[in-house]
Amino acid sequence: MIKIIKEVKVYAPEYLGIKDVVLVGNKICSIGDNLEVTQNNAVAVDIIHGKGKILTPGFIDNHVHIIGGGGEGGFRTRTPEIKLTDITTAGITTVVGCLGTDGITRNMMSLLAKARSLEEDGITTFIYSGSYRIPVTTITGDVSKDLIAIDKVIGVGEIAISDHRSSQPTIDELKKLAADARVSGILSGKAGIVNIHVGDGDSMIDVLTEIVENTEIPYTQFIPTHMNRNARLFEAAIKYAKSGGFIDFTTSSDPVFWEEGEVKVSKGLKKCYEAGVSENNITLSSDGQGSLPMFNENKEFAGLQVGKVSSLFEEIRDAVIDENLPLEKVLKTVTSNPATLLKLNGKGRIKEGYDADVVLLNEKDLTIHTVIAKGQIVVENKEIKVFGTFE
Ligand SMILES: CC(C)C[C@H](NC(=O)C[C@H](N)C(=O)O)C(=O)O
Ligand SMILES: [Zn+2]
Ligand SMILES: [Zn+2]
Repeated sequence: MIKIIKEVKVYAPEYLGIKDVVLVGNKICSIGDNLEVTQNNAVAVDIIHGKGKILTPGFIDNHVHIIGGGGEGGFRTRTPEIKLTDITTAGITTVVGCLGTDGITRNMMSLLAKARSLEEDGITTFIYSGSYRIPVTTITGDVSKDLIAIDKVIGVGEIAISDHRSSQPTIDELKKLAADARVSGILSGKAGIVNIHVGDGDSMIDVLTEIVENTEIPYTQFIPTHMNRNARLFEAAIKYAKSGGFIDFTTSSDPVFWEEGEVKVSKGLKKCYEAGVSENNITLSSDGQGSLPMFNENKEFAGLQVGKVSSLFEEIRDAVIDENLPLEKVLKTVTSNPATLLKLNGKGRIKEGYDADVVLLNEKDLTIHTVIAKGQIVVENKEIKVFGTFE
């Protein structure tokens, strides 16, 4: 199947102008002016009119509890697994699955099976080995073997620090884990990234700064997430990023969290850019299907909400519409930045030879019009075209 998207405004994420984009099979084949693909009797040609539309890379969500998470309020608060169409209708074509607080009843084999299920349904998936705690829960029994032997494993996470729910890891445990992830990443051509869950604790990301400053492990080994969860941590995030670190903001939220000091991502992006943080050092992730628990001052459970992958693009949209930030800048946070940091080859850019993961937005209201994953139209003109097996 050949698709040609005619006269569309292309954000690759940098703005390329009004172009024709040709997709052949699951690859981006060409980007140019006045391209022609003649109808023929061998291969179907699907012409998509791009006037009034914006074409972007498919969004990458680097932190999704694809088999569900939660449980912080007991068994009845375990959150549900994700559905394929939750992901595709959000414009997301690549997800990285993870475990969270509960790495005991939730396990790596289920995480891998769900990632494979979503891949069979048409999107691209990867996973982190592990959960909040160290020692890390793995598939093979060894973090390095997971990274080297299992294609979908690209790193470890979400490893919790500065949180009453963490395993209270020592700096040595974190150093060794990052070292193992780094070396096995190098040996397998992967990022070996360490996705760090940062809680509300006072020590924030001090341990990461100490590791980077006192060992040969670089900033690129870590992606600390939830860095917008409170105002103090947000300020530390800016400082860390300006020293060369990479920071990830969680888009799932609720107005009640904003009242309690969490920084709304669209506003946080504006503050980061104003503070001189490089647009290349910020990623967004949704924490979709993860729990958003609330604890009172005695650290007692006080209710929870469920993260939504749809929040990922909603914050991008708010950043452009409400904060007047340039689309080509904020779009990097869910396309080329995670693709680069997590070494997701062929992802996150509109470039010849890259995967045919594409989103078409309505230019007038920046809503999602069409989503193409690995060359297959999964959403067309807001209508779902591909459902998960049991949807
Ligand atoms: C950033 C805040 C609001 C949410 C954050 N979510 C997780 O870490 C995932 C969750 N614990 C799970 O295992 O499902 C949190 O709990 O601190
Ligand atoms: Zn977390
Ligand atoms: Zn999470």
